[in-house]
Amino acid sequence: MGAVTITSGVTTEPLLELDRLSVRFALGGGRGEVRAVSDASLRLRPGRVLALVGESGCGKSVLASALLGLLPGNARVRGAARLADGTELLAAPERVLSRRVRGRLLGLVPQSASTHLTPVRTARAQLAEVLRALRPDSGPDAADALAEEVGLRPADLDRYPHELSGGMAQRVAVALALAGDPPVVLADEPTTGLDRPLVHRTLDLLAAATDEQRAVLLITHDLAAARRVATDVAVMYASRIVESGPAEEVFADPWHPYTAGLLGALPGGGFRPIPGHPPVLTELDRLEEEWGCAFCHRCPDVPGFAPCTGNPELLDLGDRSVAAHPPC
Ligand SMILES: Nc1ncnc2c1ncn2[C@@H]1O[C@H](COP(=O)(O)OP(=O)(O)OP(=O)(O)O)[C@@H](O)[C@H]1O
Ligand code: NI
Repeated sequence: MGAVTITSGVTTEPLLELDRLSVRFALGGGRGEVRAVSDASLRLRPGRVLALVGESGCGKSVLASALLGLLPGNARVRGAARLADGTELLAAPERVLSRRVRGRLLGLVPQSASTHLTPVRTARAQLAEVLRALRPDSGPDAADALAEEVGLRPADLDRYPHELSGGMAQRVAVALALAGDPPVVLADEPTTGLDRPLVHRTLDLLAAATDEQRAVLLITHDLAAARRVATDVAVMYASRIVESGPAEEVFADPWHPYTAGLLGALPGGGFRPIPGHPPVLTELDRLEEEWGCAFCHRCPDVPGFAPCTGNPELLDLGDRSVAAHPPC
């Protein structure tokens, strides 16, 4: 896979590159394996917000946990995930992940800011502690500067988590994720439980955090959220990325029937949810072997239960890629 792309004369190395990342969980007791992530390949370039979207349970969070080295013991991981400095995340020992990667090279914006923060200490105390650990040479004004960067007043930092509104807590969480100045920010459902205006402000904040040195991987099942800020999108279905490309192009002209189905379920798309449910992940190997792809039984383009001759492998077609899915 070519790691360097020339875009209008500017060379942009990916800050994060996934090459056929796969994760399986052994269930034990003869109950088989959960195939949670299958051959996921992605490139995250500086200045970009890449949204990884897909229904609940399709493997988005497992992919994030694999990058952070936070998978449970029954997980088996394959493939590669490289950072720009050459760190191979999947092979790195916990010592390297905890000392050099988490917070410094990979910042994490958690799903729920309020449960992420320690209730008995002020936001300032928590931010100062993280700054001391990640940026020991930072001056006394660093916390205030970070607060300002995420749209908080310095005085807000002197509150305890229960004194912060949901939006303020989420801003503190973003500030904590940015404290180590990481080139890659991973945000897993960062807007869960927030109302729409707050969803928008949090997303805009993440988009604003991207620059020539930084990119965001935004994990969400909220397609409207992805649409608002993503420059690139990867659509995941039943453990596989089935389509990816520049967000504007994918949203305007989806190639995979699953992407089209997700868009059709949005208010602007007519509120038509995709019928049926994703397959059980322990059945994926058998399904793909028998049917070609795992979306057939929900696919509007495949009449009845005729197996489709789709190839679940992602085909690279220039800027965009799609899992071939004839006759769609
Ligand atoms: N330790 C584990 N053992 C077995 N299966 C697991 C384990 N952890 C996760 N899974 C399964 O992996 C699949 C993918 O889960 P994941 O949390 O990545 O979904 P998701 O796309 O993030 O969904 P959501 O939008 O709900 O967060 C699920 O079917 C889940 O049950
Ligand atoms: Ni199909």
